[in-house]
Amino acid sequence: MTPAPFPTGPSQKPSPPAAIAVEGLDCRLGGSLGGRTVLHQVGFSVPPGILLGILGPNGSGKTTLLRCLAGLQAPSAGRIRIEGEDPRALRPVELARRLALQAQDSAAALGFTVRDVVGMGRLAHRRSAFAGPGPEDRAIVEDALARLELTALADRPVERLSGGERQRTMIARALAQRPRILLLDEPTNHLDIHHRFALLDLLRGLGITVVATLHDIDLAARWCDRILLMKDGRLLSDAPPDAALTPERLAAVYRVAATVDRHPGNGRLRIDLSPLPAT
Ligand SMILES: Nc1ncnc2c1ncn2[C@@H]1O[C@H](COP(=O)(O)OP(=O)(O)OP(=O)(O)O)[C@@H](O)[C@H]1O
Repeated sequence: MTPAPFPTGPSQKPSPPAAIAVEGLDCRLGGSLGGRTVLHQVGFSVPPGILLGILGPNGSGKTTLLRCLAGLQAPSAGRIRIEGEDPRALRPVELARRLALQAQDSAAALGFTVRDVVGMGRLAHRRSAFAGPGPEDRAIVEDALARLELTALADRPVERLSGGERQRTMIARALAQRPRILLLDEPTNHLDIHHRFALLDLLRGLGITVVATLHDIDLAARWCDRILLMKDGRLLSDAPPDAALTPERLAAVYRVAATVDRHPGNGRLRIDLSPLPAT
């Protein structure tokens, strides 16, 4: 007799593991002498496939948080898991196959062309340190160049690029790495409005987990699935844009007066910001 199958239903399905899980994270920078704690008890969890924005004023800890997620900075307390693993316990090549970081104003390798630099994103996927790029590597590099509208610039040395072109090159390199998690530190820096929109459209369409620090509140409201709002190294809110970007929160975090409503036609959040009146 065939045994009855175990009942299965939505309640029986295990929920997918978080792409990123952070608990009780403290981070101290600057060494033991004169150092200071710049992240305090930060905790959040990111399901796979969403676009998460990290917003907050200068110095609020956004870059430090990304560096901790990327395993570049050791937490002084708490726990970080990338697909269930401690990023600092993984071999660098194993971490690089899961996660790519585009750092703020990453130094592009001078003397190399745009195509060379984007090709560096493939290094973690090589079978050995001596293997050259294969046809798949080349196809992935050309795809990343095309997605960032860099094909026409592919043979140009990076030192002869504009700031925005260099920024797009570093993002293309991170994409060529084909990570499952992409960490981007102010990716819209230097980009004109067309390339800002194109980049955020691209990021949303990738279907991977993307975490991006952003200073543009409108862009964050329009494209992010969820927003972490940070101030003074603390996480003040972790919510979808309409719940995160309230006038009260924006006043508390950025010291600005905000009116927030929805466009009557397309329903998108509209945020109008001005300085707080002098008291
Ligand atoms: N090596 C360091 N030693 C001590 N403090 C540091 C060090 N690096 C950064 N900090 C401080 O840590 C705090 C957080 O910096 P972080 O770069 O994470 O902020 P941020 O939110 O990314 O800022 P921004 O929007 O200006 O890029 C800041 O007060 C900064 O001055």
